[in-house]
Amino acid sequence: MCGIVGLHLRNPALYPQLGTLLTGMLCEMQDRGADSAGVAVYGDPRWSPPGHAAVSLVESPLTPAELRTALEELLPPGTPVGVVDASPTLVVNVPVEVDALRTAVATAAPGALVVGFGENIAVLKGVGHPRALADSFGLAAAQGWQGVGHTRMATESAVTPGGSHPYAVGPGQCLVHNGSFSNHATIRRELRTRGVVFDSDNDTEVGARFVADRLAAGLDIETALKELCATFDGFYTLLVSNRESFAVVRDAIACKPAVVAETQDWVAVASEYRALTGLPGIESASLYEPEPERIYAWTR
Ligand SMILES: NC(=O)CC[C@H](N)C(=O)O
Repeated sequence: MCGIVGLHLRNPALYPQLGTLLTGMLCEMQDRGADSAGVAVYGDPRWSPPGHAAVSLVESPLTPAELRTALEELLPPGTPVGVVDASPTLVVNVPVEVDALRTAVATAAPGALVVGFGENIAVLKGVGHPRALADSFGLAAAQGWQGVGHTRMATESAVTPGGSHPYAVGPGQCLVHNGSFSNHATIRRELRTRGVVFDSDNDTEVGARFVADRLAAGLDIETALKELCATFDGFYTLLVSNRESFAVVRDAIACKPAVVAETQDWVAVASEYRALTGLPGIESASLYEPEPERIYAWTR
């Protein structure tokens, strides 16, 4: 199984409720994947304040206080360093360029796994029950304009922090997946020959690295996902986002469930309708199942 949820808010009056709404959606999908869970939240002022780079990491060898001190020593004197404990993830935010912060984090905390980076994005993930993780992240208090979540029942790689979703391998990007790619080993080898580096054995990471590679080459999200459909075999419903866009696609057979709901105030995607029932105005939403291999994308 695995559960996917996503909420793209059109009405700024709802931004303060993003975390509450996303928590309800994620926890409703907990029986589809009780191994691990994760979210990407766009626009939360605690985790990723405006004008700051944010880097999310798991398996940090340093405590939050130690990490802050190590980063203060590496960055120019006086640079304000924020380290938020959203256990088991730490989110570092600093008003510098994203690449400068990634380099500093890699130096300060070698061995930590970076699970997301960019502006206005925090990626929180880990092993455990989705409800317990949502509580531990402090997800219900999150604000912002967009959130994506995943509950995992592992199929293709071990249950580890690095095997959990979302995969956020390009700046501000996030990808979650229900299904399994059958040719991921072949595509992984091809990407490796072009210098792409992987953090896990997971099939979904290959999809995320493929999309990040295509976006870095200048493709838009719709074209990148069309190329993914032409390249990957297997079963998938994918939800892919960045700061500006939010997109869903299913494979040609479309055996993995997905439902989209739209109102003037929001667009939501979930593996099952029951994850959407707590959304305000759901009773008058336009509801549909995404067609096979058709890309549905929404932009801010
Ligand atoms: N059950 C699923 O949909 C699993 C998704 C993906 N293949 C993984 O193992 O992470």
